[in-house]
Amino acid sequence: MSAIVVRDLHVTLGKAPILRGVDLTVSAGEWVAVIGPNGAGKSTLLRAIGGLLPSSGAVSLLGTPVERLRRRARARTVATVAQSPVVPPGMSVFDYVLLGRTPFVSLLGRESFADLEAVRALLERLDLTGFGDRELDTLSGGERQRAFLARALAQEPSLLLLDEPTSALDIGHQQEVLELVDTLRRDQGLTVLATMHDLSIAGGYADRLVLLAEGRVVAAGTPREVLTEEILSRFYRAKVRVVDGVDGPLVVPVRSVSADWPSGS
Ligand SMILES: Nc1ncnc2c1ncn2[C@@H]1O[C@H](COP(=O)(O)OP(=O)(O)OP(=O)(O)O)[C@@H](O)[C@H]1O
Repeated sequence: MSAIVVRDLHVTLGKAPILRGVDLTVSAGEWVAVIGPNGAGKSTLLRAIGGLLPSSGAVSLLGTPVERLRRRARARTVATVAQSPVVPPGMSVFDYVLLGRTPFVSLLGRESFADLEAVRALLERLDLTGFGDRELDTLSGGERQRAFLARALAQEPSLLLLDEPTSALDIGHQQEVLELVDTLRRDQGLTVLATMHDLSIAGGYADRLVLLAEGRVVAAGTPREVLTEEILSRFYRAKVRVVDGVDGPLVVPVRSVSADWPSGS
């Protein structure tokens, strides 16, 4: 079953066309990474798929056009972790993650014991136990990024849209967060669409990569098909070597001038 179907998606911001006819299909339980140079339209694509931006063309989530999903139903279907979410001033980490339970709380009701337990469990899984009472805006970048993911997972979504989910994380927490997302995918059939700048990591976790450039899909396929020296030099203007790694291709930047230059002069 297709979890996300995007057809001929166009988005204009200001007067500039940002997405110019994007087609994309993500199967249920699949992990697809959107890669591409700065300004290619990756974040815009995620926001449009999440129903957070006006667009033309078609986006359907689990078979329903996104514009037909009401706020509550949409929040139970899809959770988005933006690159820099708006942080409510003075809010504690626990209360922020609890916001993710809003779609489960009856309109005039209070959150249940199960909601509070779900938040505690997520804080533990994301290595944030002990941070619950801290104000969100006092956290480090990496701690905050884990809190954003915890809020999204508290929604128990079927689809998770992640915009650069590990950009602020050290290598240990990066691995922990990506493995957690992958475990949820395997155990609960979570579908993941994530923008990722680290191409080796993208290739190691995603089933498929979609390369966006200037608002269009210019390459799509398995990591081995997309992460080639030719494609990366063409669309990123980067000089790289691609070597075989344990979990997929590894993309290694190559310096144009030898690092020990001008030794011997
Ligand atoms: N409100 C806006 N008005 C005009 N242009 C905008 C607006 N918001 C974003 N843009 C432009 O849209 C383009 C795509 O932005 P987007 O954030 O989607 O790129 P991206 O691929 O996620 O980039 P990055 O890798 O740098 O995060 C950029 O050139 C950006 O400057």
